[in-house]
Amino acid sequence: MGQEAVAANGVAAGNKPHAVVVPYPLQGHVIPAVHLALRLAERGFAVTFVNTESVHHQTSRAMLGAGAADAPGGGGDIFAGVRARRAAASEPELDVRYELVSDGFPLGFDRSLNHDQFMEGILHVLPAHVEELLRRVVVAEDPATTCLVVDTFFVWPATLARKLGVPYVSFWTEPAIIFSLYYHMDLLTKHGHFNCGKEPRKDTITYIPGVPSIEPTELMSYLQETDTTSVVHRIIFKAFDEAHRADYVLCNTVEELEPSTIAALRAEKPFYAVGPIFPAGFARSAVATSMWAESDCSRWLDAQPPRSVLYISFGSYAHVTRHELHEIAAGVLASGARFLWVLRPDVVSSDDPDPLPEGFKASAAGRGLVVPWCCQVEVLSHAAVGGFLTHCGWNSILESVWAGVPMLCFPLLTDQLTNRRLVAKEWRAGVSIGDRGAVDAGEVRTRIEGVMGGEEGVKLREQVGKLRATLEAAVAPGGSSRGNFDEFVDVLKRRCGGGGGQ
Ligand SMILES: O=c1ccn([C@@H]2O[C@H](COP(=O)(O)OP(=O)(O)O[C@H]3O[C@H](CO)[C@@H](O)[C@H](O)[C@H]3O)[C@@H](O)[C@H]2O)c(=O)[nH]1
Repeated sequence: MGQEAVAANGVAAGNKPHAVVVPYPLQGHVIPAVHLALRLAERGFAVTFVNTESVHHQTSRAMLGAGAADAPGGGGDIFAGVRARRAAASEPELDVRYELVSDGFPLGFDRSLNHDQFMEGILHVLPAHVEELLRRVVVAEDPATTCLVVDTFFVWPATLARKLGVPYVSFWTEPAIIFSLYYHMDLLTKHGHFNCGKEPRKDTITYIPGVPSIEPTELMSYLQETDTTSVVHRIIFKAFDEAHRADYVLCNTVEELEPSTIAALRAEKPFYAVGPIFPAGFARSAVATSMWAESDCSRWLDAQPPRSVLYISFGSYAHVTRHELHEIAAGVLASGARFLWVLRPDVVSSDDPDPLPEGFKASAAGRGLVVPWCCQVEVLSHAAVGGFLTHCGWNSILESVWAGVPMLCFPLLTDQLTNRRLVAKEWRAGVSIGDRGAVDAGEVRTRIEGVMGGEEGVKLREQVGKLRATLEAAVAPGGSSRGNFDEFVDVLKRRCGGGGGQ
């Protein structure tokens, strides 16, 4: 490279390796991508983090209040907080640049209410905006020192990386088993379990490399559907076509949690289990990542006895029906447990902002708190929390294990169904409260009582404790995730290291 590039933050890039990190524009993907980006920067990479204007706007609004974010240039750079924190601690500045692209829709467009239209934009419009940006960013740097670190769900990264002449690192934010099942969709089709033009087989699946056996009902929701023409199916088919051509795969899982699946994937391509990827210190992040304003629950939690509170959240993306919500609400009330319930404003639909049963809040007064969003890692770490009723999003599972909190599983869609199998069947770190549609207040009550007060809770907590020790060991010096990340960084630096990396 002839001239030394200078980042917007004034840091000279030199010929450091340069990672362009592109997260999928959903909360559960942006959070681990931000923390992966910081880890890469800490290891001497110049990082360009590419956010959509929409996610940026929403996180800035949540952090600063609507007024500030709506102002021209409002909200600035989500990494500004990290810079300030590091400067205050006299730590060296990280070279993280921040770029925004349009996802094709106006900022005010309700992406939750118009899900399929939003997904069509991700499939057809966002790629063009990202390509335009990357041509500028990669050319301004040096293709020889650059790599793309892109969420696996994108539909173009291998193709684009080839065009730009840079490596494609596929970043997978779900467990390895999910990657493997999508990666081997051809086998599922060949054996008649998925997308085979007739009623799929219902017997146990035993032929996926590294997955000794799995029931069809434990597959991801999209692999259980018979209409495979939806926009999400089209995204998955294309994304995994691209994933087959990834140069490296980074996965937010831990080798000891899924050893046989990971070993089998390693036989296919360089696959690095580097999780769990969390905010530093498992504490509120200095980077604005929450897409809704966080309510401070600490005072309320401080006033509750140890392990007495059931934390309830269904993540950022999936919706529940009113009926499901009412059955769960009745079960929670009947259990008598204290609870902290995150009820996202669109959890049923943006059109239905107050979906709890009439009188619920009054009946729960004194022992329950309902908030629209919170800092989940802080809540899970609080001594008052004794159980987590979760939709089984992968980040939530990792966070719950790290905090030592047993789970009550209510998966809604996508990987969550398979994730429940890991939690409840393989690890025995949680229990199911029933399936979608069939969830019943009586069963919910019994399950809550078992986990929060009974013998079952003691056993589950013991299991979660063992898993937590496994995770801690994986990220400690000599641990598998730490070693895998070191190896990945070495490999990537050899490939596009330039001369300035550490
Ligand atoms: O009040 C809340 C609720 C959630 N979170 C955070 O938001 C993230 C939620 O992620 P996750 O639990 O994985 O759920 P989703 O938001 O539903 O994530 C999507 O992305 C995940 C990773 O790809 C998938 O496993 C899920 O199925 C998919 O729905 C976690 O880091 C939580 O700590 C908060 O900070 N505050």
